[in-house]
Amino acid sequence: MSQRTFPDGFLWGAATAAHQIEGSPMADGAGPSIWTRFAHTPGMTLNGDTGDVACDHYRRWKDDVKLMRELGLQAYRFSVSWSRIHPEGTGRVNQAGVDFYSRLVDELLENGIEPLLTLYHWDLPAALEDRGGWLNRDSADWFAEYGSTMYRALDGRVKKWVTLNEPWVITDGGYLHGALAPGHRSKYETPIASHNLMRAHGAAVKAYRDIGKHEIGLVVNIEPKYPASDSAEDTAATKRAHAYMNEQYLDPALLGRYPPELKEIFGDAWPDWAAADLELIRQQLDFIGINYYTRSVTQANDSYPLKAGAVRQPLGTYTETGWEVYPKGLTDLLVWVKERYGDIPMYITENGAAFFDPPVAEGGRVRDPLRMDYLQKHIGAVHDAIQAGCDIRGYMLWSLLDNLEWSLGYSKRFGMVHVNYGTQERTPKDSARWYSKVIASHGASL
Ligand SMILES: N=[N+]=NCCCCNC(=O)[C@@H]1[C@H]2[C@H](O)[C@@H](O)[C@H](O)[C@@H](CO)[C@@H]12
Repeated sequence: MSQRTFPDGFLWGAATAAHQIEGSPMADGAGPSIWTRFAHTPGMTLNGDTGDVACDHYRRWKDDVKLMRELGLQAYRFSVSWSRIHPEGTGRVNQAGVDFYSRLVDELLENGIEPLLTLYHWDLPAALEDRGGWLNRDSADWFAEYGSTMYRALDGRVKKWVTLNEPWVITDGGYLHGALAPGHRSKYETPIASHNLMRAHGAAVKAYRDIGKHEIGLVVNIEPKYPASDSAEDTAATKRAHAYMNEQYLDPALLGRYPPELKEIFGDAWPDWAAADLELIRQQLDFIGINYYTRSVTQANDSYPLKAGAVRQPLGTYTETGWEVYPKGLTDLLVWVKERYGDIPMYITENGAAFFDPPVAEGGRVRDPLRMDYLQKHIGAVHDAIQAGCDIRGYMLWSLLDNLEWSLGYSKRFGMVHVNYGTQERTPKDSARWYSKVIASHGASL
């Protein structure tokens, strides 16, 4: 591979999320979140795993920042747990919660690491779920209030803000299929939750424009959908799947409209949304964050309500989470974003994979060649997209640490750093050492 040069200022980092790494969910005045409640509900997570301890980052944060510096990270994407800040979701501010993130940001900056802060990575305060959660139209105001608390506290030091992480997973997992908190299963609730999440995104961006002085964006998980055949059924199914995952959130956020396929998918469960709502949702953004994991070769099926699904590829390589390794899909996807939405700056805000990692060997090595291969090919795919004219400003590897993979508990390891959950010892895997060299060479050693 000829030497790849990345744009000046391209930011190399890693990503995590509060509930997946912090532990101590109720420490220092925090309130419970829907994930605290969900994980403590029998049968909701594998082995009954919870975020009560996780990677104990709430207590080990300083050593974790030291580890990030040793790895040479230039940026670190993390999320704030809303219920540490507003234990009841709105109103009273828990200063100890604000102070935790303020200290973390100061430590990152002192170590030359740029913070990218995600306001919402799935852990809604339980008190707000009790008031209807994302089904309540007031959620837009609740979220803008929480965002404003954080903007006032940190905007002088945090220069890149994200409103929501992956509204598609929040609603497809939490409201349609029930695999994620709050565990609802309703075709009728799903569009309402989606719409209110996007109204909340718009309200938080509007609030930022009054308070903040830097950049704010939205993070989506999107994946290219390729028809399994050229049949009319598979072509239509692919169009539905593409609209449902890839256009459902970017179209309202950037174009101020929903794709027409959503009415076809949800039928009588798709409300006629007010124009004023779409105006609120469509706010000027400074960037879009793309979380990429895999592609989907899509066929028509009888799945509810999408009537489309992925076809396993006989010659494909798959990760521990059953996702096909398909780097070219990332290039195709980034070019599609540019062509559909224009030259909006993009960050790869998550990319990585879970493979079966061997235990820590003598001398502290964790050999993870499959992850290194995955990362090398996907970072190469990012470069191909840059060469194709996409304005990509950075790459955040998912994830810094092995962590709590939501309902799958601790069974899947996405980290470039191994975590021994018994001792909390961190051990950089070969992929971390490799990534450090990629960063130091600004991509040239890829
Ligand atoms: N079929 N299929 N398609 C793959 C769909 C991927 C959807 N899951 C994500 O994007 C989540 C994102 C999340 O931010 C993080 O909190 C999760 O830990 C990672 C790993 O799961 C990813």
